Amino acid sequence: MEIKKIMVLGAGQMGGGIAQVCAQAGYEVVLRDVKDEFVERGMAVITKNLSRNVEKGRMTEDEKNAVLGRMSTTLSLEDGKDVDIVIEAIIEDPKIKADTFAELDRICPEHAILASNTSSLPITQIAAATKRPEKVIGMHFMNPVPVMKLVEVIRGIATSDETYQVIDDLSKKLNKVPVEVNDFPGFVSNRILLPMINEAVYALMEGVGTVEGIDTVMELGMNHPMGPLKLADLIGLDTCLAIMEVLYDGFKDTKYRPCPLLRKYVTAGWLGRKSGRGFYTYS
Ligand SMILES: CC(=O)CC(=O)SCCNC(=O)CCNC(=O)[C@H](O)C(C)(C)COP(=O)(O)OP(=O)(O)OC[C@H]1O[C@@H](n2cnc3c(N)ncnc32)[C@H](O)[C@@H]1OP(=O)(O)O
Ligand SMILES: NC(=O)C1=CN([C@@H]2O[C@H](COP(=O)(O)OP(=O)(O)OC[C@H]3O[C@@H](n4cnc5c(N)ncnc54)[C@H](O)[C@@H]3O)[C@@H](O)[C@H]2O)C=CC1
Repeated sequence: MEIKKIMVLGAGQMGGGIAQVCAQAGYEVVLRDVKDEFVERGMAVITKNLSRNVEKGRMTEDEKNAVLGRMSTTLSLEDGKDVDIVIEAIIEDPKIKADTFAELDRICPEHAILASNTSSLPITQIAAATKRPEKVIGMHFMNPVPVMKLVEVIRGIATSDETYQVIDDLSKKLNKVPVEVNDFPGFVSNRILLPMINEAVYALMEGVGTVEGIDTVMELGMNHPMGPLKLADLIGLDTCLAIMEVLYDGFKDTKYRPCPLLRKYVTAGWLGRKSGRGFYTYS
């Protein structure tokens, strides 16, 4: 299948990064969010990232402009009518994702593949909202997208081999390394990462260490590039909580119970970097 045009849904931290790497790889990209200010914010971050590449000599000004020239923005899902692939990166809410996939199924051409960047929601369940479950797949990028090499490619129960191959090839064209995984709660990445982050929040809640102390232990003691609380702030505490809920519901095992302090921060609107405050404060 020849891919020309890709629609990316959600111009937040993941959608913006995904749109950027797709346009850098030469694809025509349409980026959709629900409000003008959100698409504008997404495009501003992309433009800043590309300008840094120019400053660092990794790209010319002309190349930057060509990348931006391949991108357009929209508020309308109907603009999915002529795309080959959709990569969905909207908020981690099963109902909103299911409704969006049902709409995409109605709008997009028959050959189009519908991929989700969900962190943890079952691909099989998202696919069931469509009449083309064989063309629905998980394409899970890591944050920050322009930097991180991994794409976890998740097969739902009905995902076809052909769909898998197209997404595996696309990931490589985006200069990423795809890894195939099956559709189980949290896949591989977040089944392992999020319990560690959740445990760090428990350690904080129980007074075992301070925010800085816990992060320093993991940075200097385990050579993690970022401590777990700093990483939680990068991911977004709402997303971290949503993933823990999926693990807890999916396995019905108390070892995955979300830490009450994590829930308290989310209830307070302290979502990490994106809201200006999480375990740390950001200006
Ligand atoms: C929740 C999920 O479903 C799955 C997930 O994504 S889990 C999260 C996975 N991600 C991680 O674990 C990230 C862990 N952290 C890291 O790897 C590193 O701290 C980091 C790459 C984020 C930053 O690296 P660093 O060396 O500490 O800082 P810094 O020197 O500022 O950045 C390194 C490079 O990354 C770039 N970078 C950092 N953040 C960036 C961003 N948000 N967007 C684009 N580029 C970014 C910087 O510009 C810099 O590029 P140059 O080499 O051109 O200068
Ligand atoms: N934050 C992270 O580290 C990672 C997140 N993910 C997943 O990526 C998805 C997005 O996460 P983030 O970018 O972090 O969230 P974010 O909160 O930064 O961005 C979400 C964006 O989606 C938009 N949106 C909401 N409903 C929409 C709709 N119906 N149509 C189009 N846009 C809509 C919001 O306005 C917002 O701009 C989630 O599914 C999340 O689980 C995956 C990998 C890593």
